[in-house]
Amino acid sequence: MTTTGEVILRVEGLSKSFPGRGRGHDVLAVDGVEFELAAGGSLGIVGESGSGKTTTARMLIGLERPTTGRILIEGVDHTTPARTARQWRERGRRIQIVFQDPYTSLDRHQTIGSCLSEAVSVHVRGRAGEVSDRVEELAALVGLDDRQLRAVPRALSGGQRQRVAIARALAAEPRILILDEAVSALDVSIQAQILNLLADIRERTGISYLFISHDLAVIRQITDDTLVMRHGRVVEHGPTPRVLDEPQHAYTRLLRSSVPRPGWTPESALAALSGADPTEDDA
Ligand SMILES: Nc1ncnc2c1ncn2[C@@H]1O[C@H](COP(=O)(O)OP(=O)(O)OP(=O)(O)O)[C@@H](O)[C@H]1O
Repeated sequence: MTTTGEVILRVEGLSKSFPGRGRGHDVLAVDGVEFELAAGGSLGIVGESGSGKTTTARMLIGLERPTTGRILIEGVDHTTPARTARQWRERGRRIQIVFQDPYTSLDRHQTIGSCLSEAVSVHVRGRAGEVSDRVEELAALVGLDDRQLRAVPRALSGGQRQRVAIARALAAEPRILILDEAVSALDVSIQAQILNLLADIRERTGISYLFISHDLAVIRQITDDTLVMRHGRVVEHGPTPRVLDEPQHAYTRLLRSSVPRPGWTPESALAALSGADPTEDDA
């Protein structure tokens, strides 16, 4: 995928701390994160559970207010969550998110077609015909047929529901789509279909992806660049093949060696760490 060189998202010194429970210390979930996402690019964020990936995503989408730092989308400051419906819509036209399990966010009584019409209507203020044309376009883009548009969520498979979630996010024609463990719950073959679909959509629309995953094989397939987070900080950042094949940081080597591959043994994972201290915080 070629990019234009335009930076669509710039994150500067982003931090988020949550108050500790009772008399506990505050939790510094995200600590000084900085990165850029190129228009049409795809950036992966990897890291173990609790490393701050989702909190970063929630700040970008405006569900969480950063403690410090700045979020610039298309050069516009989006550090503070939207306050009005208009601001929310405007932000939605720039950035959308797809989570791991869309089932919980879909109305179980609403047909898929009506759910997509609703999402389109927020952004297309035109004739009813325009809305239904756009719903058809979106359904075609993600591979949903008429029967599925007439169905309610429980009648669909996990992969089909994830197509619905992607179509709903694309209704706003955002420049950036965040995918937070969006294929993690799917069978490998369905996962491959969704990844191909996402690659195809990026090719056709020039959308940019921020792809959060703990699965390095998925990251390799769908991203150009990868950043590795640990304890809220970025410990490594670079082109995906370099980060995955020649990791500079001991923690990235640890993540890599935790992925069972042909010939993998617990001993080989430990050997990968020999001479390296995964507790170091900077490469
Ligand atoms: N609302 C909150 N209040 C208090 N602590 C929080 C809150 N949200 C997240 N945290 C803490 O912030 C840290 C980072 O969590 P986050 O969910 O961002 O990590 P993650 O890398 O996305 O993990 P996972 O892969 O398990 O989703 C964790 O220690 C978590 O417990």
